[in-house]
Amino acid sequence: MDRVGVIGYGHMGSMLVKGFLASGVLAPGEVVVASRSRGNLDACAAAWPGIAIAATNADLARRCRTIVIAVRPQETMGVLREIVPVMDGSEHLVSLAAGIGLHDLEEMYAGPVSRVVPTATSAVGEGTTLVCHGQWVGTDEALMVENLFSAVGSVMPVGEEDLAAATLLSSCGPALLAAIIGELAGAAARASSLPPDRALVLATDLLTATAAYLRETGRTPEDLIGEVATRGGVTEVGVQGFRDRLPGVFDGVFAAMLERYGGLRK
Ligand SMILES: NC(=O)c1ccc[n+]([C@@H]2O[C@H](COP(=O)([O-])OP(=O)(O)OC[C@H]3O[C@@H](n4cnc5c(N)ncnc54)[C@H](OP(=O)(O)O)[C@@H]3O)[C@@H](O)[C@H]2O)c1
Ligand code: PRO
Repeated sequence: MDRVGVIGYGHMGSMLVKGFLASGVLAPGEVVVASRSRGNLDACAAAWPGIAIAATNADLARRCRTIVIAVRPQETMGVLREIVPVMDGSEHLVSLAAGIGLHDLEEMYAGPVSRVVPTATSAVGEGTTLVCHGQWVGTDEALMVENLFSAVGSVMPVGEEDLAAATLLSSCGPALLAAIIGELAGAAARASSLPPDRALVLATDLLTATAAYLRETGRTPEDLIGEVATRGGVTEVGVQGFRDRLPGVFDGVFAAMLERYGGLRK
């Protein structure tokens, strides 16, 4: 395989390098990394003997056929300004930047461009990576990128018009669910003498068990509610409380996140 470059060795960049190498989809000699701080690059070189560290982003771009940009959205255009002048238009640019559209990316680089949205849970091979290919991406290039990212979970192609909402769900989602687990555990601890850490174990187990149940049985959330909520029992009070309050809370949260998403470029 031609070399794959990763620019930005932060949360996503380091997680992806680990996923690509640990899964065997890439060998260390097929990966080049560039990042801003020396400390991150030293940690990368120490963790992955044989990996190449580029002196600059442009140096990386000269050496790679696929270039994954894993810097923050606010830093993405600056990185593009550094690398595009040394690219010949055949390299496949893969942007992780939330909120930066294909149009903006293709205006900067007149070659194959894809937007890819992994998730923090990709670190354990779970969760969905969203992919959205630009107009100049050929079938082989699309398959190559989808195969690469399938090393860290499942891959779902999504139209760009739906990418924002899908990102909030699948990629911001782990943080949203983590916040909900924390609240559930906190409520149980406040209403009892259960230590918070034990309540958190129960809440975390609840989440994985519920996901496994829905996935393995194919039942819908509504089916499961019907199975759990004994008529006249306690669950129906809780479910009704959520139904009364949560749609407004969730719609408000999504609207606020979409507003931030739309302004991330700045
Ligand atoms: N976190 C998520 O769950 C997630 C999920 C999907 C998509 N994304 C997207 O992935 C991207 C990265 O997010 P993140 O959470 O990984 O951010 P992060 O932890 O802040 O990592 C960004 C990295 O970019 C490096 N960097 C900044 N400017 C650079 C430059 N000019 N040249 C080279 N490297 C540079 C920084 O390097 P140093 O630390 O070395 O200074 C930093 O480590 C964002 O665009 C985000 O929207 C994130
Ligand atoms: N993390 C990035 C953010 O919070 C994008 C999806 C998940 O902006």
